[in-house]
Amino acid sequence: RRRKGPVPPGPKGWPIIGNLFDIPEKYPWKVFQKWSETNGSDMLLIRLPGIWILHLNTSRSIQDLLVKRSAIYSDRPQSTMLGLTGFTWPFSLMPYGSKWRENRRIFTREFNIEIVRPHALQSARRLLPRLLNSDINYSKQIRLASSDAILSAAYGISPKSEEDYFVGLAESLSNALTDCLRSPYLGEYAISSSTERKNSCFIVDMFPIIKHIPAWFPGAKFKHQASEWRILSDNVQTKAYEHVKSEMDAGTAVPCVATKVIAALRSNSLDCSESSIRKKKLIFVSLSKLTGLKQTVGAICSFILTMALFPDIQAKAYDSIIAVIGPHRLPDFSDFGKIPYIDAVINEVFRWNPLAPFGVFRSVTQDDYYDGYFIPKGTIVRGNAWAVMHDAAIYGPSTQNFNPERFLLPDGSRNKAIPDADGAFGFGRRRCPSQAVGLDMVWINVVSILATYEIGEPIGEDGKRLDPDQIEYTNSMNR
Ligand code: HEM
Repeated sequence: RRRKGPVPPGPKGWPIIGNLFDIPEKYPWKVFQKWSETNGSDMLLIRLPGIWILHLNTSRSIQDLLVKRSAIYSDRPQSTMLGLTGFTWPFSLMPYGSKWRENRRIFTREFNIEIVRPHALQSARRLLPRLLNSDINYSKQIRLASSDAILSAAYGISPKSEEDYFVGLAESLSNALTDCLRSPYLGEYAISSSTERKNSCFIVDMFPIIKHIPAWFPGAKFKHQASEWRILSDNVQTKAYEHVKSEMDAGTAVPCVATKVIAALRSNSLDCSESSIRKKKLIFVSLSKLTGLKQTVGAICSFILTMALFPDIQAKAYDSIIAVIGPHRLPDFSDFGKIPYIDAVINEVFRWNPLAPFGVFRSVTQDDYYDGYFIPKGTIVRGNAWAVMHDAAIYGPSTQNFNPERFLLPDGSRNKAIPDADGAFGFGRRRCPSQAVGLDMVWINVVSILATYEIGEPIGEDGKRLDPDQIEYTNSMNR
């Protein structure tokens, strides 16, 4: 790599291995923000063999690069292993360009809050009685509720249990992608200290040339894994589509995004470019990626954890709901936007511990300069959303504390001077296209659970009450 000027500051590192041993195992987003502050720069460069990862640790640098220069900061780095598995169809992983643009446009148009709200409401209602059973695994039930909302909105499929075929398919896909993308070569090294494959990656991502070796060759384990995932990839692309088509032929299909798109394809009312078989498939596979599932589940679980940790806030949140809906009915979307305390709690959940503190990996498509530093083409770039949302100049004092009141005025209405915790949804052209859908799903579950249950104290394995400082959040966009 030819340097055309000084590069952004970062730990000195070692010859060849660079900063391989400088990456902190826990909370790298906090550590990198501190190092940036110490260096007096908005940016921090981590160098690994063959790849540089640039961290943007302030709102200013994120706005200037990921937002204002998004024409060159919206690419996703590509992985050789991903190519071998066939997981190249989710537009969330596509390189920046016309194919990504068209997929994202169709996805945003078809998968909107009007479509999703009725399904989100029904899935939240179905969750409530399931939570009565004290033997159940709560986070699995929340996962089922979120799959229920997305699968029924997209395909009219309402899974009854975790054993449902389509829930299993979504779960297998999600786990396979997590494993496949868990590579420092994609900037994804900030993995839970408890996961097995932390900081590891497929050998083929380090040496792409070996993708040509035959499957029987010693060390070609990655090839067997890739063929297994290729079958999964094919199933995800075809099974839901075939299911909806046969339900429509039998006249039993539940109205959903898929029935609308298939009907439009059958009547030829989609514009020509969209109706080619290839693009028809893309519409479905974009939906079937279920990109937001883990994020939504993570947000609801994080909300439950905070309510358990802070019972006074939970009591206030309950009172704020009852003041609007009264004691005789369950909340629904007609109450959305009318309970500022709940909006503040949800904002604070996203702000306090964002689920993807570094967002999703990006890469820069041409050489660039910023603040006098040279940023070479191909550098992986990560916006530190955690740092932005812990900046006291934006969110007020004591940002390390969980305090929904920071979003409110003394009279309980929304304080417009404090921005929403939007950083949790990314920045620039690749920011989450489903922020409104995700917020709806989180909101309806939060108000439904609060209106009907009291969340008890968090008890650790030793039987003692857990304190907020004993709670450890893991990270990764793909967990
Ligand atoms: C409430 C929870 C959610 C959170 C916190 C969240 C967060 C994010 C973040 C941080 C990104 C990466 C943005 C970037 O590169 O800067 C992203 C991308 C994306 N999200 Fe979400 N998300 C949520 C819910 C959803 C839902 C419910 C869906 C759809 C079912 C969804 C679909 C997507 C897609 C398709 C992308 C990729 C966009 C692209 O590459 O152009 N998200 N999300």
